[in-house]
Amino acid sequence: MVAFDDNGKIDILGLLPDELEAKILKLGEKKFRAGQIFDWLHVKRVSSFDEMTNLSVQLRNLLNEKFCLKSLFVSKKLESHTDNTVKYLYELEDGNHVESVIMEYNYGNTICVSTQVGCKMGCRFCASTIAGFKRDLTSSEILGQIYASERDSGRKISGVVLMGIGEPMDNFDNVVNFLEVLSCPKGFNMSLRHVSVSTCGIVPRIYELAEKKLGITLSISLHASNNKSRSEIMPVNDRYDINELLAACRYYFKVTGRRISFEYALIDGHNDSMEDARELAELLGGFVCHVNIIPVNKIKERNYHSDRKSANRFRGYLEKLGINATVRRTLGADIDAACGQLRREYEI
Ligand SMILES: C[S@@+](CC[C@H](N)C(=O)[O-])C[C@H]1O[C@@H](n2cnc3c(N)ncnc32)[C@H](O)[C@@H]1O
Ligand code: SF4
Repeated sequence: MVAFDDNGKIDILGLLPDELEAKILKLGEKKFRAGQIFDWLHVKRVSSFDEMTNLSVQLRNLLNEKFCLKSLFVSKKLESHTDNTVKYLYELEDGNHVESVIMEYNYGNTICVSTQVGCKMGCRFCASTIAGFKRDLTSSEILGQIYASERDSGRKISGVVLMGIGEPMDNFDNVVNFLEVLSCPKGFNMSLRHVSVSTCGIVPRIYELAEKKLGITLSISLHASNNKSRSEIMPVNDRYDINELLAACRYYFKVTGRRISFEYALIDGHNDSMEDARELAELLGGFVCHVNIIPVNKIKERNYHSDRKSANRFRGYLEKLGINATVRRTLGADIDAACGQLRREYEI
């Protein structure tokens, strides 16, 4: 995708190989130069055009003139002493901040990346939205979180979840472009089977995403079993209610054949009763899906609470009702800060 910075320079990291090739040919250069540049950017991961030593000085100057290569700077880094979780607060070139987290599983390292600076969606339990929304991230800034995290940590990333700050489906074009560049065989070459996109339920974009047939896993932040309970904690439910959302999910499964994952942040006294479990089982009956129960992460602005014991109890209810559910493993408990909280602490 061709995007520009404030000086009118093309954001080179967001270009697909054929787009880069078209730009390089337009500069009067040979086609193979585009391949060399793509390799410097996405395989060797240089942070400046001047490091592209197999290009002439003249071409490097031209690249500096026409393109920008955005960088992310580590503002803060928290490392868990109990597992290998690392949480980064990155500063973007305009001074805004976003968070990324590397988590270690037995099958490899997965990174959780942000897609926006802040969020418009207003979910009551989420720290990402409390100070509102600043701007979308470009695809290069989403990708940049992975490259910067691999560089700093020295760890190879083999999975990506779009579950950091922001609503991916509210930044659709940049997110799709990011996925296309990320999975490019000549670049990072990430299999999109190892990527999950999480959404609060922007229904029209779920239909659009289905048509892209990208092979990603779709995670739906459901968090409630009826419209009243969901609207109380997620304003997006007033725009797209549970029935519309589940219809879009059914369509997504029909078109892609990919099992959907439903996220359920458990809040004591709000959505944790046997009756909630019964309603949820009714809603999801017949769905090829999995439910992830997450004890709600405490944020200082709200009095929501839950723990593993409640989450296991709720999982038991669901299991009796025939619904496949797990309680999400808590990683990095000693560096725990609900998503978006680190950025908020830093900016206050
Ligand atoms: C931060 S969101 C980003 C992705 C997308 N906007 C969404 O809502 O799915 C990622 C996940 O974290 C969950 N989440 C946010 N705040 C939370 C909290 N305090 N405790 C537990 N989960 C939370 C969201 O509901 C969502 O399932
Ligand atoms: S849970 Fe997701 S959609 Fe809701 S406010 Fe947080 S980031 Fe935004």
